[in-house]
Amino acid sequence: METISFSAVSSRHLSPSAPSLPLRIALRISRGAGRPRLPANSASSWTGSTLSLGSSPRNPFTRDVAGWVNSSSRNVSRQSSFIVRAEMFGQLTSGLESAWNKLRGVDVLTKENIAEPMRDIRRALLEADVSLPVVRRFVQSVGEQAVGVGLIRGVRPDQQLVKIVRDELVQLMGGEVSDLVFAKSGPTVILLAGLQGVGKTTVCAKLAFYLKKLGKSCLLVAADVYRPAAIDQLVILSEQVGVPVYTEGTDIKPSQIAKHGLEEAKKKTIDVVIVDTAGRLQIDKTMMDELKEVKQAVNPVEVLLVVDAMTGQEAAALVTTFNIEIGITGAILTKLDGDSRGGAALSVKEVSGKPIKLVSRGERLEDLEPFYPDRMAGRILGMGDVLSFVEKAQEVMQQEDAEELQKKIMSAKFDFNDFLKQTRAVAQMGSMSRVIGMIPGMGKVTPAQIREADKSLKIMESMINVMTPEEREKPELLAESAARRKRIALESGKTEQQVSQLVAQLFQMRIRMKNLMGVMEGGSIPALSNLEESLRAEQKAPPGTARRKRRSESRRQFADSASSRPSPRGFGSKT
Ligand SMILES: Nc1nc2c(ncn2[C@@H]2O[C@H](COP(=O)(O)OP(=O)(O)OP(=O)(O)O)[C@@H](O)[C@H]2O)c(=O)[nH]1
Repeated sequence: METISFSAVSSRHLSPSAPSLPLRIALRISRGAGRPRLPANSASSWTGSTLSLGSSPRNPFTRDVAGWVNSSSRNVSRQSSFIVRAEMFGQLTSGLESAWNKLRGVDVLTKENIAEPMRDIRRALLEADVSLPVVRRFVQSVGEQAVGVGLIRGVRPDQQLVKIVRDELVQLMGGEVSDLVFAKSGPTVILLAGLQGVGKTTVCAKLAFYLKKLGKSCLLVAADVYRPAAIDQLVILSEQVGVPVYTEGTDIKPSQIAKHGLEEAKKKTIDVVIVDTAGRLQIDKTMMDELKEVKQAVNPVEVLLVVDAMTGQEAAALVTTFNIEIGITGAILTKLDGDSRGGAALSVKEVSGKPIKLVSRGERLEDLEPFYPDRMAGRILGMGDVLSFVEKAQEVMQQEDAEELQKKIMSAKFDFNDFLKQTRAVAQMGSMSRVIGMIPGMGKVTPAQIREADKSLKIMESMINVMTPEEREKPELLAESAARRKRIALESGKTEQQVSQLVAQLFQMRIRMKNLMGVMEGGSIPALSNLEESLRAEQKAPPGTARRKRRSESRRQFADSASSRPSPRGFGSKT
């Protein structure tokens, strides 16, 4: 009988040092698994297609990520307290967090047990300066959904409430991103309006910078004739962006300047004309009339009201008034980097019916970006993209699967079907690169490493696909038979060595997973650090050493898992 040597195993493809990503997810969402308390200085590394997360005491960001990945996901509040806190709308974030905290340990959402969390949500929104009618509608809708839907499999009640709140926040902010509209032919005119000091003039330049990156040529038009400094400011900013500016001084009507500017743009076949208009301390009839005139003169595709996020629900009221008076297409929210509490972002669409199209988060030219309601909701909840990662994980790895997998690992019965399930779970979540991209702090993983991991998964899948059901369930059959391995190599178009690697890999994974599960159940720090140390030592050890060690581990594994059957032959033996 043929034997497989463990030295053939390449740890480059699938590191035995830690369970693969879906398994970690499975461990997290499995009710039985306790949260391992990682030592604060445990290592963080990327090895082949698996992630080994740890943290550095100097880097709170990676520490938070490690905390999240290793958390047992008992409740969302505990996860979120591990995760890097969103700076923006911090008060709102922690206000909402107290709502999830109150649901710790409940089995199902009821009218009674959500009453207090709903009060917390209401309070958090009001404190964030969201308008009262909006808060009322929001709380009512969340409350109805929370008790109206059954519990989703694999999702805890507190997580479910987070999801409902998040979806509702996204809807509140308009749902989809609202793109800028461009004219089908001729220059697109964008008219900017707004009160004094909200950031209109700087938005003109930022918008030109943004559009330039999209490949559009721009012309700025200085139609603020009341503040001569505004014209100078626009000229300086246009030079910084590298776009032309049209000025005619202050002795001519803004509507005329705008009209002449548009003619100039047509002559020069410029794509977008951005018109800066005068602001006032408050809304007055002269301003509105003037804006109407400019609008009539240049027939803009977009009329955008620039509003200061720090004015809270007042911003929403302004958008409403400007829309009624002159008809606008959307808003640009500025100073989101400031001490804004979130009221403006959350109220504008609901109150005025007009979307926020762009947001500005700083004074630099590059600080203007489209407004993404879903990302904003994620930030408000303080979970960033982690929330969508958890959702995807839950979609693909149901609670039963996780528990089933755990049982199999503990009884060392993890087979090729489980292996394949994990591989497919990764594929279902999108490519490895997308999954990793969702985890904050994983930026240091290089695209080459990601490509390598994706490739390895595909290779493994093709070999498992040609195995018989029996072979998948009993990897021992392959370990013991060179003929079977040869057939699989032939049918999958891979080499015999690759098949041998895969088989050996599976046995290694059994050992590693069992060890790790033991650590997670016991939550023992020394055990985990020992394990990590031994894994690191093994990776550094010369090939012969590792081979001998793995061989003896494998023998032990076989003895553990198959006490009722004859002692295994072939796998590491010399029969
Ligand atoms: N921190 C921060 N500052 C901003 C932002 N947008 C604009 N500002 C600052 O706000 C101040 C006013 O900006 P302007 O562009 O002059 O405002 P304006 O609306 O054109 O003002 P008027 O011409 O007087 O109507 C400037 O100091 C800008 O740098 C932002 O998103 N974040």
